[in-house]
Amino acid sequence: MSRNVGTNKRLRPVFIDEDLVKQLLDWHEARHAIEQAFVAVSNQSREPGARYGDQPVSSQPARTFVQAEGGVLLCMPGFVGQHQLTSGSDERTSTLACKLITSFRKNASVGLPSINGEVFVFSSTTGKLEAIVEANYLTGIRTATASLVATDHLFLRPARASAPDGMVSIQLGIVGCGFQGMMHAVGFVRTQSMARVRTIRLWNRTPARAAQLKELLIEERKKTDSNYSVFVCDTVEDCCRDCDVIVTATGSGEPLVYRSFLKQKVHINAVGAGEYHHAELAQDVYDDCQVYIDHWEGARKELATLRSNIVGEVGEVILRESHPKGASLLPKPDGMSVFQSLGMASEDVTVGRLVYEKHLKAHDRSDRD
Ligand SMILES: NC(=O)C1=CN([C@@H]2O[C@H](COP(=O)(O)OP(=O)(O)OC[C@H]3O[C@@H](n4cnc5c(N)ncnc54)[C@H](OP(=O)(O)O)[C@@H]3O)[C@@H](O)[C@H]2O)C=CC1
Ligand SMILES: O=C([O-])C1=[NH+]CCC1
Repeated sequence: MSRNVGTNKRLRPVFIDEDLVKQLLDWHEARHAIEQAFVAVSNQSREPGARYGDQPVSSQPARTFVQAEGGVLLCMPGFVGQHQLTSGSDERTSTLACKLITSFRKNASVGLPSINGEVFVFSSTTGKLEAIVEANYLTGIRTATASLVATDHLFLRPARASAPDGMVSIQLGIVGCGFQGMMHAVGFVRTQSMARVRTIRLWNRTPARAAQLKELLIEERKKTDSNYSVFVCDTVEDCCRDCDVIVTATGSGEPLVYRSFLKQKVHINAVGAGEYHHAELAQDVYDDCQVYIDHWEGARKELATLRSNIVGEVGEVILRESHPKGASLLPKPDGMSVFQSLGMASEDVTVGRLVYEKHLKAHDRSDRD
């Protein structure tokens, strides 16, 4: 018997650090990866006979939480089968990965982000660990991109379809200007082919952070050749006023956004979480809106106490757009829609794989078995 039987003779996994992730990931490619994740999860949720053979599938249990003294560790394993790495490519790949991520809310006081983690990417044929990808920026871009994709499919596409020139412009409200609030604001201004951003209104509990984000968005305005205005608001009500699209990205355990602050037709991406994932929006918002989720498996556990009309998964909306059998799941034309973003492993799986493949390409080598 070979001396190597049962031993690991493979090269070490590649480590892709935060700086490299920033160089490798771009908003447009991330969007395709996130759409693949949404679609994979919803294709899998269908009855086996109703699944689309030309679309990816997934396996993704609800994540687990381990409570520590200062915060929480989340374990997020997932598999996405037969996903496309880039839009329009015939090439398919399958990815097995697991994100381990911690959320320690008081980290700012020691100069660290509150969310820290890694995505572990495994070979889906041998199960060997191929890459460890730092997942702070990755989590920022994938979460913001999930909101961009939800906003586009639920709100902007229908708006573009009914606009005489097919163009839409929006007033954007950002409630919470921490890392996620910043990534969402930057994401919207970097992807203005979906909708031109006319105005950005910012609110943060600590106003200095909103002022910092304003400065950054003014720099982005030059880089993206845009002409939006940016306002720092004293109250959440002022921030939400007249907004078409709102992002809530705070750790608040109390409602911040009430129905009376909002236009009749508005789309909200509710991203943050206090004790519950649906803490940021008041019950009168949930009484009057249609809620969309990223995945039922997680929602059954993490949104168990949410009292609202959950219409379905964003991935199912996307699947029905391209395979128009059955009723549309789109929001009512004059109603309010909420994307209740929990975050799911399949997003980290497809985005983690994208980063790893781009790293291999950039280094012109294959680290596979
Ligand atoms: N859905 C998803 O996929 C993901 C969700 N998240 C969630 O998004 C939220 C933001 O994360 P992130 O930006 O990384 O964290 P940061 O620590 O960078 O920012 C936290 C933000 O929340 C604000 N905040 C905290 N507590 C309150 C409160 N009681 N009332 C009002 N504002 C408050 C902070 O304000 P201040 O500056 O005053 O402290 C700050 O703006 C968290 O809840 C996190 O769990 C994160 C990753 C993925
Ligand atoms: O999906 C995710 O990565 C997270 N959701 C809440 C904290 C981190």
